[in-house]
Amino acid sequence: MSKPILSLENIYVDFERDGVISQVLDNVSLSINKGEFLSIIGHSGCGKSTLLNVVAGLVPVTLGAALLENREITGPGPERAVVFQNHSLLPWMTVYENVRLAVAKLYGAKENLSQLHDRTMRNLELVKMTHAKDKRPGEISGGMKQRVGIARALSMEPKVLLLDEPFGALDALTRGHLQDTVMELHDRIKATVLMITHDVDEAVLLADRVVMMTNGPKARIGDIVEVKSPRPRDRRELLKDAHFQDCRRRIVQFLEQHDHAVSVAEPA
Ligand SMILES: Nc1ncnc2c1ncn2[C@@H]1O[C@H](COP(=O)(O)OP(=O)(O)OP(=O)(O)O)[C@@H](O)[C@H]1O
Repeated sequence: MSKPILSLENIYVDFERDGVISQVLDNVSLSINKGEFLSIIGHSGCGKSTLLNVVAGLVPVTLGAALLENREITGPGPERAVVFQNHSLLPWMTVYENVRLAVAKLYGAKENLSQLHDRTMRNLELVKMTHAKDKRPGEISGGMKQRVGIARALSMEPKVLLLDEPFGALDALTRGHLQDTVMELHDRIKATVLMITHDVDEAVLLADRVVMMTNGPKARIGDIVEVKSPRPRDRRELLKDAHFQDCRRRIVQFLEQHDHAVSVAEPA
C-alpha cells in the first residue's frame, strides 16, 4: 500500500464568471497511494468538490497537474468513477438495467451476454442489492439507490473511486450501514478511494488519512491526519480507542479554528 497512484501537483483552480475571477484552489499538492482511503473535509464552499472534479477530469486546472499513474488527467475516464450525493440513476430502468448499462458501455464489445450478465450481478452482489434487481429507482429507498450508484461505479472496475458526499442525504442508520458496506468493499477489492464528507466521525472511521482543507477562497490543504486504527474497524470499538478519539479531536479543532478565522474576518 505504498505506491502512489494519484498525484496532485501544485494545483491552482480559478473560475471566471462575468469577468470576475474566483481563485478556489491555491497550490494543492497531494500524493495518494494505491489502495489508500482518503477523506477530504473542510467547510462548505471551500473547494472540496472542485478538487474531486479535477481528479474526475470534469474541472480543468488553471495551473499544476493531476496525474493518474504518471499520466496527466485531461478529461473524464472510466478508470475514475464518481458517486455523487444525489444518486443519478435512470428512473425508467430497473436496478439491474442501470448497472448493466454501465457494464455494456465498457465491456459490451469484449464480452458475451452471459459474461455481461455475470459482471452486472457480481457488482449488485457486492452492494447486497440482487434482491431488488427488478425494481425501479422510484420503488427503492435513498440508501438502496446509493448502493446501486456504488455498484454502477464499481462495475467500471475503476482505479480510483471518487465519492462526493455519498451518504449526505441519508438518515443516520442507513448511513451507518452504507459506511460499513464501503469499508467492506475497500477491504475486499483494495480500491483507492477519495471521499468528501462533512462528517468528522465518518471521515475518521473510513479513512487512512483525513485531508483538511482551509476555507476558501484560495483554499489549500491545511493539515492531514493519519488514522492508524487497524482494519477491519468497528464503530463501537473505535469509540473506546484513544488514537481514534485523538484523530477526531484534531479534526474538530482544525474546523473550529477555521470557522473562527472566517467569523473574525467578516465585517461586523
Ligand atoms: N463551475 C464553477 N464556476 C464558478 N464558480 C464555481 C464553479 N464550481 C464551483 N465554484 C465555486 O467554487 C467554490 C468552491 O465550490 P465547491 O463546490 O468546490 O466547494 P465544496 O467545498 O465542495 O462545497 P460544499 O461543501 O458546500 O459542497 C464555491 O465558491 C463555488 O461557488
